[in-house]
Amino acid sequence: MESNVFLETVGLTKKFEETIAVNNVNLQVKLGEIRGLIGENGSGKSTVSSMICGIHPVTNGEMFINGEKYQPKNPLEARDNKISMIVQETGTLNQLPIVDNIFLGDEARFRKNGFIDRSKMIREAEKALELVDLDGLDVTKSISTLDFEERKLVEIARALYYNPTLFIVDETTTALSHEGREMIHKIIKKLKRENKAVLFISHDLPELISVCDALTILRDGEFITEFDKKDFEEDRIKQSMVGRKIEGDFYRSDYDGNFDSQVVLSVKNVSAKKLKDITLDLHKGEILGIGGLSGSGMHELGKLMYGGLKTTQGEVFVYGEEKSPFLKSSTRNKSEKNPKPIPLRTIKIAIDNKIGYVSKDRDQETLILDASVKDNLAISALDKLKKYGFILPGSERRFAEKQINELNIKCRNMNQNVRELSGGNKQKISFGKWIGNNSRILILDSPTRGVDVGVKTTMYKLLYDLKKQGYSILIISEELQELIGMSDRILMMKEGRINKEFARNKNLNESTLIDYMI
Ligand SMILES: Nc1ncnc2c1ncn2[C@@H]1O[C@H](COP(=O)(O)OP(=O)(O)OP(=O)(O)O)[C@@H](O)[C@H]1O
Repeated sequence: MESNVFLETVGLTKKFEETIAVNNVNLQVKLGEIRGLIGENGSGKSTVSSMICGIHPVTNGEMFINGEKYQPKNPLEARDNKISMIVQETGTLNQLPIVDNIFLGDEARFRKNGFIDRSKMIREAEKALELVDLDGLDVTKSISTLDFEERKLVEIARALYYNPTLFIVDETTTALSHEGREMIHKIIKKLKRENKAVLFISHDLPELISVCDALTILRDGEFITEFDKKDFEEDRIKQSMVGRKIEGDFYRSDYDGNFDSQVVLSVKNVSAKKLKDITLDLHKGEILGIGGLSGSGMHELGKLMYGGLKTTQGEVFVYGEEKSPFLKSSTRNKSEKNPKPIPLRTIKIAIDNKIGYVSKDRDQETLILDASVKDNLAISALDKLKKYGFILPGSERRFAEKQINELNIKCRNMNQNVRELSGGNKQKISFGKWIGNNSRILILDSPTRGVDVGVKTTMYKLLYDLKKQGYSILIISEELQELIGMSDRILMMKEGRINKEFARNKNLNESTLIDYMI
């Protein structure tokens, strides 16, 4: 073994009942190296890192640290061996204060004369947060007062506080905004300079290519190949990831940016949490992109347009369909020329008016983790699947089957619990549940977060098809390329306000948009 190898796995294997998630993987992570781990959704990346971090026991194979056998029983043991990880989903506990989230399981370090020295714990928590520029937070407040990105930053702070020799980042950057991403890149480059090791999991290939020194490719749980920086070539990497050539357009290729003049959802002079005097219209057949920094209010805007945020000023209106128990919704839609505005004040009103919402925080706000794939997919389509008041099991199954095939959702079968799926496959479900269920307005917050390149292409195509069928789609995204590639119009937000509007345009580029968000 080379002397600068910090962690080595030999024949690493993990089985979850009949699923072989990781099969015979040999991997080395060296000191002073940023190693990327890449593969399609469900290819085993998180499972490999979870075994390294003591979250899952190894089924077969061995791990070594500095050449010595390493068998962590839990994440605390991994941390004692100088390994820290940021997990893909929220790794914090909502009911606890920030400070307790940071030192969970390690309170003993603050014990003095049999008591926990709470003020020291608070001071140390504040110090940890300075590592991620989260100064000035009241760490005694519940972590649930923080937004998704801030909670991610707390996790990063917690990992860094323990001064890891191996820092594992599992698909975190796509959960962060532009500035959050830059911070994490800075952090891992600094660790490299300090001769530490980094294992970096991401679906953003350009990001991996720019940040990593080497890449390991997994497919269906198996090691496929590795690349050194000098051999990085996007197409070759993609090909070895999916086992076939990926070609074709990622985004839609037209530039006309046309949509119907009919307004379906309208925000009038609304102020609410983080939002100041917002006015906008969403039209029939429009893809409206919303961009900005994470604190700009764009995620709150998504919640607002789904009836999930209380306003302090102004009103949101959805232009509904005339309610008639005798007409099918499609017939109502056509017969209704001038739909009436309905104040959109609750999520129930949003659902009744066929608005679908994918939250950025999918595990807590969009999915029911302990329910099956089928139930999660079908829950928003129950209306459509009902006849004479009963849900038809056959149509429920066919509905789920269609989404599973279309989005290539990797699961054992449709009765498997969603909790057991890989992150990207969960994301496909939170997206799929709104497709084909008769929603006419889709509010999608970071819809392609954590999904692999092949599925992204499918999702973009689906969204474009839906637009052409007259769906109205709001895409909130940290990925500016995605906004440029898909939107008919883009609104850039800054400090709670809409700062600039762009029409679809061939010459639009990221740096133009960035100028209006910072
Ligand atoms: N707790 C579990 N129980 C059963 N199966 C699981 C469990 N965790 C993961 N799996 C399965 O193991 C396989 C690998 O999943 P893993 O999360 O490692 O993939 P991944 O490469 O990280 O995917 P993604 O890019 O979507 O995050 C998947 O088929 C997944 O459903």
